[in-house]
Amino acid sequence: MGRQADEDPLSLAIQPPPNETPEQRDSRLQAEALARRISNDIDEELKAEKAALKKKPPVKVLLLGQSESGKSTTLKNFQMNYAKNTWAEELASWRTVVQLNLLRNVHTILDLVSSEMDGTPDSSADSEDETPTPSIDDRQPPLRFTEKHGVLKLRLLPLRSVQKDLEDRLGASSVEENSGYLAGNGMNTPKSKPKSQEVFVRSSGWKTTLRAANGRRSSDARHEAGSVRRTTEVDARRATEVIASCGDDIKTLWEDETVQEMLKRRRVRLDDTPGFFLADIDRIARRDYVPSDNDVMRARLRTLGVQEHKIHFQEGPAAGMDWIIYDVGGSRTQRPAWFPYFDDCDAIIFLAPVNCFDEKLAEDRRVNRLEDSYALWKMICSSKLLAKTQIILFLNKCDLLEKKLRSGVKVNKFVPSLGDRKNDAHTVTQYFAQHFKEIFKHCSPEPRSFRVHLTSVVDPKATSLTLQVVEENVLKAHLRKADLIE
Ligand SMILES: Nc1nc2c(ncn2[C@@H]2O[C@H](COP(=O)(O)OP(=O)(O)OP(=O)(O)O)[C@@H](O)[C@H]2O)c(=O)[nH]1
Ligand SMILES: [Mg+2]
Repeated sequence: MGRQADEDPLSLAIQPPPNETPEQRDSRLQAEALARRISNDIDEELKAEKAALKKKPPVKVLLLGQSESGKSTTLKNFQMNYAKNTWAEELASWRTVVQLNLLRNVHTILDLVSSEMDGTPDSSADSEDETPTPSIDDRQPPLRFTEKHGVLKLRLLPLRSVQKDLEDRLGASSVEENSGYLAGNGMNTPKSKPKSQEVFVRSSGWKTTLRAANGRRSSDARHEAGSVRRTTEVDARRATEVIASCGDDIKTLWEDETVQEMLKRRRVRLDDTPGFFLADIDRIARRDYVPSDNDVMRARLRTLGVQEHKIHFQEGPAAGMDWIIYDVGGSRTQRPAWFPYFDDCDAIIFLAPVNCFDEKLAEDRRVNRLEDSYALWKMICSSKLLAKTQIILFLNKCDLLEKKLRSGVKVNKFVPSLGDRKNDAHTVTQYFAQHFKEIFKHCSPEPRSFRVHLTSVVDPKATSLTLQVVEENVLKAHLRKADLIE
């Protein structure tokens, strides 16, 4: 044993020299005592810092804006950038949402095909919709739906019950509301339009539901949880299996010339709608499909109520801090639930989609979506409760604005005050930003800085850079509020 200790390189290195004088021994002992004191001091400092961090109240951020403005997608960007482990763990849970979105696309088409085959007229003269629609050439030859389409409809029939299963698994019975995504934008809906174009599911706890009820104590509860889990897994496998077996037919339906012509004539721009996945059918209709980051960004699941998400920042200026991000439902019926959260939040990220100047609210077809965003912004800016809160504006969906303008839509038809200004994305976003700024300056109870970002939050790379700026600004506001600086 003794020999082994003697040969240990560390023991050898710290051993006093063999011929040490008494003076040398004293000064060595003093140096060692000093080193120990410094080390203890550092330990104490680290402990104190850790305790201080623990005591620091979390940074609270509220995501606000109308429905489909991109709040939940912004939250996903926060999670992807700052809670990487959780993000990776949860990727698979999003499969159900992507599958549901895909089936929603399929059933939108099948319902339109059915109404064409039944001879239901096109509803371009929908009196509710004030949106000017380009005239349809009545001399166009009739659409030729054949037996092939009838067969496709039959073969895709099992997808109806799969959609129902997916809705059930996502946590609640679907809440039906008239969606704007076919209705706005100059697009026509069939007279016999399906009851629910968009499926609304209660997003609270759906990931947990999908993972099934774990951790309950009584044996009955465990048994029940076990059987829920088994049912969930069986349902999930069945959905994936049926979608995989229908993949080729779904593709045939989507690529069919008559279907494409029908969508064009009805001005249904399905590929610009939230949760469009038909173009990815080869990838999604696979038994081993796992959503990519990009799929999750594009997946659409409406938020109901107020969802609280805690993120522990591990790097960057906010390292060591907890942020609580509140993601809220944006439709009109959801908005009263926002107010209790105004009290002690550090910052608000307000999302206004800039592509929707020609669209109507899904929940009230008399209201233009851009006008609704202005009104909501005005209400937030004038709130006395929020007088000291930092408000950051995301003018979102810039990618869709560009696309819409490129397709020839004239903004001044819908926003006459734009006048003769250029009809390009830069000019239009600057014009909208100026309007938001004027409301902000005019309505804020106290002077504060106007911060605006032009965003397309489905683009994680660009959004990551925006979030870095947001992180620094929110942190400053938080520290200022906590009286730690200034
Ligand atoms: N192309 C594009 N799509 C976007 C953008 N932002 C959001 N989306 C999509 O729009 C849809 C709606 O976005 P959400 O983040 O769910 O909207 P929300 O504000 O949370 O809506 P509610 O929960 O109903 O209040 C999703 O399918 C997103 O992928 C964007 O900048 N560009
Ligand atoms: Mg949401």
